Amino acid sequence: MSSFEFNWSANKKIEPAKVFAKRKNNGNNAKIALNNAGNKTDFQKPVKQFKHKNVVEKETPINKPNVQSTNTFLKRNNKGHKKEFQKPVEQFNHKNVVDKETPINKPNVQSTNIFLKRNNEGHKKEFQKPVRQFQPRNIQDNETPVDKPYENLNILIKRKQKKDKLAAKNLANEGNDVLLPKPTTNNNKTTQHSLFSDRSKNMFVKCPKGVSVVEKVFSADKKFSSLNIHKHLLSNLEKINFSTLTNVQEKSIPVVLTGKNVLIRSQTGSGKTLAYAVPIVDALQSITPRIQRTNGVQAIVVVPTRELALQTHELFGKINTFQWIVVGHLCGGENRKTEKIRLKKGVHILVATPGRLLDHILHTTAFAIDSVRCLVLDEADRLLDMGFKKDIVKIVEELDKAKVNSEYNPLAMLNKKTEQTHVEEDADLPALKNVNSKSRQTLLLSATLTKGIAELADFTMKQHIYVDALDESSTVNPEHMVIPNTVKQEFVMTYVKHRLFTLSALLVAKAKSNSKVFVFMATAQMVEYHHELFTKYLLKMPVNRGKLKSGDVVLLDNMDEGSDEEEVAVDLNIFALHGSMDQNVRKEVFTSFRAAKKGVLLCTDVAARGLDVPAADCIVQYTGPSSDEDYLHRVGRTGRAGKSGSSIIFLTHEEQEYITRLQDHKVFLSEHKPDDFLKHLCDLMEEEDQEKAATAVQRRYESALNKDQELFKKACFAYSSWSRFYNTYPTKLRSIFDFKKANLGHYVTSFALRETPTNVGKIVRGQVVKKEPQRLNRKLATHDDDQPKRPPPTGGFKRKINSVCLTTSEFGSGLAPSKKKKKKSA
Ligand SMILES: Nc1ncnc2c1ncn2[C@@H]1O[C@H](COP(=O)(O)OP(=O)(O)OP(=O)(O)O)[C@@H](O)[C@H]1O
Repeated sequence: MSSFEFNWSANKKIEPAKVFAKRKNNGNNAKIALNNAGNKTDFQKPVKQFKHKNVVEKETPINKPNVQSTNTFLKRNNKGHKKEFQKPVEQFNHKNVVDKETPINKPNVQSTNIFLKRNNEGHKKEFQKPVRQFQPRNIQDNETPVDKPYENLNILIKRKQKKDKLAAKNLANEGNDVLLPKPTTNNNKTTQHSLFSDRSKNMFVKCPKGVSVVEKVFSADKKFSSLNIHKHLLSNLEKINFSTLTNVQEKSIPVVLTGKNVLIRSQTGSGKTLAYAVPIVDALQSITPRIQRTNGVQAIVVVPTRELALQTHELFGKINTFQWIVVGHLCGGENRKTEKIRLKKGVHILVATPGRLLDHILHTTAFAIDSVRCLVLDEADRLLDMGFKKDIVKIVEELDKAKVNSEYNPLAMLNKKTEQTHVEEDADLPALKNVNSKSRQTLLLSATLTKGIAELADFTMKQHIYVDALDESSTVNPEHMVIPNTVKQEFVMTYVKHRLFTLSALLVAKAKSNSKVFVFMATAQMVEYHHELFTKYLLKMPVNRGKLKSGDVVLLDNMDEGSDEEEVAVDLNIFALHGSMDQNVRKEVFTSFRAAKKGVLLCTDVAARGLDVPAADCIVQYTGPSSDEDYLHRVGRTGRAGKSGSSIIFLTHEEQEYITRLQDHKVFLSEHKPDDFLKHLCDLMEEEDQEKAATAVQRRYESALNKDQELFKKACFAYSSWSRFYNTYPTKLRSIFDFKKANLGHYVTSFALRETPTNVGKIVRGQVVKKEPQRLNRKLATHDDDQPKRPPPTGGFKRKINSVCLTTSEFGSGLAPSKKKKKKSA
């Protein structure tokens, strides 16, 4: 047997004789038909498997040498004669192709991809087999990989429509009577749901499960009566419903009463304020003879925010039944002169924010601090933020200096001669109980235990006792965040474009359940803008909103100015609180929100620390926290003193890594589906379809901005401040809240703006936006044609970004930085 025969039969398994028989019998691949001259002749059927892009479907007679044949070739038969062979079809089957063919004249040489064939002139020539064209993986054996003409059909149709529209417009411009195509209802439909087109985004959020660290608020039924405190103080505490000690109070008050330095850590809302307030009041009332105003400041309590200063001052006022003990407060934004007068008169317990306190220490001569025998640093972790460590360090240094000076002040020694004898007698008394004591007791309180706290403790207290409210059995790990277990912690994963109406829906839901809600936002500008937007356009709605529909979209923006009768649609009080507000307004807002039975407080982190609004039952973090501690403190505004509450953080898909990060701190969140909130928009908009209702709300906001230039400006500034905030995220969280990953176009939509991010930037900088305001999300704008376009702002908005606003700190003295050298005032 020749090698050729062997190869053929072994590899192809189709004998040439059989192929001939097949063709003769009009088998699969041959047929008899009339040729061009009208004679019956044998035709070769074009084999589909050979058809790729450029194959022309032409039937070729086999015996016509000058006509191309794709499927036959010459080869020696068993007897050694050259004969035409039918190529086994399977060879071209991409799956089973064996790239092996033996050229006729080179029987012993294997060629993988070349075969002989007659060319157009009838000569045998070597041809290249187009094997690779059959490569596409999923092509079926009998499939022809030709162009798919319908694939881009939609694009072509759209292009055609566009061209037609343009042509029609041109004709119309030339004065011809042409009907311009109107946006169809179908068009409306697509646009209406386009806000939800992202839903196809594959999203899988894994809710971590685990055991969080639990700290009990009330451990045992230990009462205040078990403490060795004055009976009047005790009865007063009971009168205001403080009879059982909280865990941290039970552990720390006895230690504080001994006069030692203490570092206290316990979770938010566990009653740390009373843990130092009760011992201070009790110590001061125990001094005999009674302390006078002239004795000066005995205790200073430093707190991070103005609201917290007011709140703490209020608590001292409540528990202090001893009329001769005077409590006062100093905080940024207040009238300095009034404060000076207050200090001059004499105060025993002074609650203050660090900036203003330092200001008075350095500049108010009437304010003597040499008598201070107790320093409390409440919310110490927050005090360390934003470089305020410097102020604290300076305050401590000044206090130390004042003590040393007083020791060497002969006049003071003379004045206090009689009392000094008294000191020797009561040398064992704790510092706070002894007016002439030269030592000072320092107390540090915090909900977290950070490295900074440890450093501050080392600096302010030479020796101290550490009190932790956790059970002795639980190991204290600084990495673990302890959050009251009565707070249900959730996240809501939203598409960026959905953020605004999801928040709106949440507020509507909370209004229905009579909740008291904190909504945390990144910047003061955001708070201002959302406050106005919601107050004007969410709480109030057009009376006939349900009927105002075109196609499937509720048209709230197409109403005539005169006819837009509105009604209160959501029964809710919305408050705004941030650091750039006037102090009087700020005070009023805080007091009103505390007193309100239900309501929403839109706020910056100014409200994140220490604020105690007992009925607050829900915390919303609309923008992520700047640090993990901020997360803890924000959540800590609810679930206070063992009460239950809930917290929801808004996260985008790009930010979902934050869930895992919290997990590392032993904080486990569960998911809250946005749909649970969105359904509330249906009632509000009188629209059955949730997506349509949400779209209608978004459109209401957008059109409001279109009409209301002031609000539009606020929106631009709010977006701009957000983008700066997001772009300068603290390093620790930057990989999660990553500006580079943020879709700014979508974020602009989440501020109800239809500008591009670049244009918003220009508007904020006061530059003229030359282009017609561009629609960011064309899909959203169904009312493009029937709505007057907003004229480009002429001259731009001249207001410059007030960077002072953005950096205004709660710790500051509240005074504008002055270049003049400050003189010491009397
Ligand atoms: N012994 C007590 N019995 C009942 N309620 C208490 C008791 N002690 C404090 N509370 C209440 O608990 C709430 C939280 O107290 P406080 O503000 O002192 O907590 P905190 O630990 O300082 O919180 P944060 O760390 O957030 O500042 C307040 O409403 C307070 O009235």
